[in-house]
Amino acid sequence: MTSRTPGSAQPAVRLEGVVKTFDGVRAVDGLDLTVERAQVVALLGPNGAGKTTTVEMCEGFIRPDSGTVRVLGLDPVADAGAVRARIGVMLQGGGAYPGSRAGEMLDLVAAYSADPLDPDWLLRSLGLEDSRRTPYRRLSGGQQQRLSLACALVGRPELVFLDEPTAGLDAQARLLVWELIDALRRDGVSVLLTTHLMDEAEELADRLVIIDHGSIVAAGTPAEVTSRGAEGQLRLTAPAGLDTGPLARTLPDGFRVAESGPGTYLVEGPIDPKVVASVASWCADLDALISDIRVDQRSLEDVFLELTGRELRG
Ligand SMILES: Nc1ncnc2c1ncn2[C@@H]1O[C@H](COP(=O)(O)OP(=O)(O)OP(=O)(O)O)[C@@H](O)[C@H]1O
Repeated sequence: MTSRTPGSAQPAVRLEGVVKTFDGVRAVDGLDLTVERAQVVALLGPNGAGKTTTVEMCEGFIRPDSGTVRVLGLDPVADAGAVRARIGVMLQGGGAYPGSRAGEMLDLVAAYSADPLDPDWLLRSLGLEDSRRTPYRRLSGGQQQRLSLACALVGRPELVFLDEPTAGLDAQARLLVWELIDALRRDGVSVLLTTHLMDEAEELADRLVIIDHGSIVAAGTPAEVTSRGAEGQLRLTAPAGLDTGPLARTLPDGFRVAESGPGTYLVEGPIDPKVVASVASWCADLDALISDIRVDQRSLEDVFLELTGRELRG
């Protein structure tokens, strides 16, 4: 793939002080958000946090009450025609004729573009090459979803909005979609995606933006977001119910050890290599296998739970 307008000075998306109220409820409450060119930004938040409203304002479907929304430097409502020709929007199952074949649908969308991607390449990349002649209604849910992603991309957009692009896909199909999103970024395409999947956000996103009640509660690279506030902590995943007493007695005074949740252990204090070795030998003595160990870093799930009080999945 090659990008059409490389090196544009304008960010892909810029929101400044954006407010949107529905029936007295502030769905989006003074949001500032930037997606740079060739950047993948994941918008995370619990149900009702304002993700869809934010994305729909970027797509020009909803007008903000106040603040500024700019997409590729343009106003997505006032300049709707110009913006829509340059963005890709993945619609969940909408707009399909049930009898039309997958390949025909993609060819039709491609025909609207001056410089489309090769539909056959796109179908192959998404594992849909054998579904070209299959009527839309006979595709599985996962295949329909991948076709809708293909339709969003075939026009060679500069910016793509993906609403939970891999929800409901099996592991293999999810990997294909991740590879394609990675290829888009390498090609200079910007992506704003929403997801409830922690591994997807960590794997794909250059930046994470966590929102709750319509405003940002954390933002940064995945490493920044997970390390903030986690200094002096070692988190360990191992079988539940291990006796932490022996470890506590091994560590110097001032350290705290606790099982913070079933199978999740938290060691607090100045973590150095000797502490890590003590933790490993404590588990070895108990014949317990460590499945994950993180120093000065929380999992994204932990961060999310602490910030929003809710689980990441919807
Ligand atoms: N058209 C509308 N009319 C009235 N209220 C709305 C409308 N759209 C959204 N809301 C409200 O605005 C808030 C934010 O909703 P939004 O759909 O943007 O959240 P979300 O983060 O996308 O949630 P989800 O993860 O469930 O999709 C919610 O309180 C929702 O009920």
